[in-house]
Amino acid sequence: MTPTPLRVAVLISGRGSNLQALIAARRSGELAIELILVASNRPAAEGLRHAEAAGIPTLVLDPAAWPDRAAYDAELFARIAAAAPDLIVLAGFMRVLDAAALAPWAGRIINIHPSLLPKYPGLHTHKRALAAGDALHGASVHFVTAELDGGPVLARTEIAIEPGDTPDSLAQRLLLREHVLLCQCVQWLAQRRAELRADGVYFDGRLLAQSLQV
Ligand SMILES: Nc1nc2c(c(=O)[nH]1)N[C@@H](CN(C=O)c1ccc(C(=O)N[C@@H](CCC(=O)O)C(=O)O)cc1)CN2
Ligand SMILES: NCC(=O)N[C@@H]1O[C@H](COP(=O)([O-])[O-])[C@@H](O)[C@H]1O
Repeated sequence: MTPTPLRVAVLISGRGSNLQALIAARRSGELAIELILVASNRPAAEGLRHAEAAGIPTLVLDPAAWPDRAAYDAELFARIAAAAPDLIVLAGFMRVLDAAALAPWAGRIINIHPSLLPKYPGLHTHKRALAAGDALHGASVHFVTAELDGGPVLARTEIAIEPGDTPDSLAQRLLLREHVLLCQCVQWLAQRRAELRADGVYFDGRLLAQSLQV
């Protein structure tokens, strides 16, 4: 039986190319999802324009209007909850989220991160991989927990670091793979093939010993 389309809310802070990839995959029929909301902490986020063009409701909440991170995150997630998503996708959302706000969403919020986790959680991942002299780089989709970029990884995609690569050239080459990785992970979640349980990530009913490769 075909599962009901997954109701997906996407959180962005900037360009929104990963969001665009989800919009395109939804439009082509590749993804059986409903994009029900795009929210951003930045009013000027370019990705909001993509959402508007696709007829997706948007929400902008400027942190400057809240006294602290916990209050902001509580309001942000209360408004997201009002849209009743099945899944929240962080796609270039550039704020560390408060543990209390995240708690009710365990297993229902994922993030795409530009490194081969557990290497390089946080920011400036391309620069750090180059500085370390790594031969491989990549991106990871993980379930979001209070530990920054420390949640269980569902899948990763790898690229070779090439001679002469800069942080920008690496980011640009990786971004195309990110789009594929994120769409594949959202599809597995929409098909109800992947899920987070107390003891780890399950795929087709089996506990994953290691993350999937895309
Ligand atoms: N509690 C969690 N919050 C977030 C997670 C997570 O796994 N747990 N993933 C991140 C996404 N992310 C990397 O993938 C990330 C985003 C933002 C930051 C960060 O240091 N942000 C600064 C502000 C930076 C800026 O405004 O440019 C901050 O919030 O103080 C690190 C990693 C999303 N949140
Ligand atoms: N720590 C979070 C982080 O750095 N996320 C990264 O921000 C970019 C957003 O691009 P986009 O706005 O074009 O999707 C992507 O490369 C994503 O992996």
